[in-house]
Amino acid sequence: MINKLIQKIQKTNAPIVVGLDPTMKFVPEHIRRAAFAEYGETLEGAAEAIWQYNKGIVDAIYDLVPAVKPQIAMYEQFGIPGLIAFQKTVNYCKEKELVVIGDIKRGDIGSTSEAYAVGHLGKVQVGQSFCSGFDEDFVTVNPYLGSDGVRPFMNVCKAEHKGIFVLVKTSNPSSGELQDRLVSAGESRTGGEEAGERPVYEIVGSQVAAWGAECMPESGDYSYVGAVVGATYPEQGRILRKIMPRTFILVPGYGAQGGKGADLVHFFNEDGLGAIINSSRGIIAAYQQEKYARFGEAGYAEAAREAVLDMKRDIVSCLN
Ligand SMILES: O=C(O)c1cc(=O)[nH]c(=O)n1[C@@H]1O[C@H](COP(=O)(O)O)[C@@H](O)[C@H]1O
Repeated sequence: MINKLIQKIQKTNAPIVVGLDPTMKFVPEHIRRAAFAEYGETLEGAAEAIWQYNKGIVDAIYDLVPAVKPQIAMYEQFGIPGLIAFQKTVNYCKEKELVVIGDIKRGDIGSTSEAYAVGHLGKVQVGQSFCSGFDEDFVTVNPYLGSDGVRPFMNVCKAEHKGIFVLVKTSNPSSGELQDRLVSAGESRTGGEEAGERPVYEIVGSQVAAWGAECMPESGDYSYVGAVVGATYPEQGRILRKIMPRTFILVPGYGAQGGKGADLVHFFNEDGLGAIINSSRGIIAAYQQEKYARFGEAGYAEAAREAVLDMKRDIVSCLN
C-alpha cells in the first residue's frame, strides 16, 4: 500500500491528504434539511447529513489527490449511525481509488491492539470465514504502550499489504509537554547538546525507524511503517527527517492550525518524496472562509476543490 500511495502522489503531483473530519456546523443547510426530513433530528439524520456532505466533497476532489483521512471521532460522536457513515465513507473513497488513512490513533496492550489492527486493517475470523471490518488502507497508531502495542499492527500490515503512521511529534500546542522532554537515551544527541539526553520525540522517531526497517515492501525505498509529525513544528520535522530517512511522514497541521508550504520543505527527502500533508477543515469547510465565500454554502464542494488546488500550488512551489 505504501507503494500505491507513492504512485498516486506521483501521478497527481500532489503530496496531499484531504481530511474528512465532518461536524454538523460544516454541513450546508440544504443537506441538513434533506437528511432531517428523511430521518428526523436524530443520530440517523446527522449521520445521513455528514455522509451526503462527505460524498459531495469526495466527488469534487478525488481526481486531484492521492488520499483521504477520515478522523473516526468525528463519526463516533454520532454513535452507531456515525460509525456506519464512517464505513460508507471509507468504502466510497476506495471505490474512487483513493488511499484511505483511517485516523483512529489506537494502541493498547498486545491482545487489544491485535483486535484494533484486525478490525481496521485485516480480517476477523467468524467461524470458518474471514470478514473485513472497516478495511482502511492505513491507520494512525499511538506508540505510548511500546513495541507490543505496535507489533500487532505491523503483523497485520505485513499479511495484508497495508500500513500505519505512528505518532512521533504531534501538531498540537501542548505536544511538547511530554514529547519534547529530554530523557536519558544512553547515546549522545547529534549536534551535541547534553550527552546522553534526547527529546522524547527523537527517541520515538528512532524507534519508528527501527520498526520500519522490519517492514520494508519487496520493492521501493519507503517502509509501510510511517510517522506523524506536525507541520506546526518544522524544526523538529527537519531533525526527524534525518533520523527516519526511509519513513514516510504524514504531516497534519497545514491550514487551520497555521502550517504553510514554506514550513514543509524539510519534511521531504531529496527524491521529492517522503511526506504527505493533511488539511481537513481548511479544505472541507473552505466555503466558510472569506477567500472562498463566493462559492456560498451550495458550492461547498467546489470551494473544497479550489482549496485543494491552492494548497497544491503552495506546496509544489515551495518544493521547487
Ligand atoms: O494523526 C493525525 O492525523 C493528527 C496528528 C497530529 O499531530 N495533529 C493532527 O491535527 N492530527 C489530525 O489531523 C487533522 C487536522 O485537522 P485540521 O486542523 O482541520 O486540518 C485532525 O483530524 C487531527 O485529528
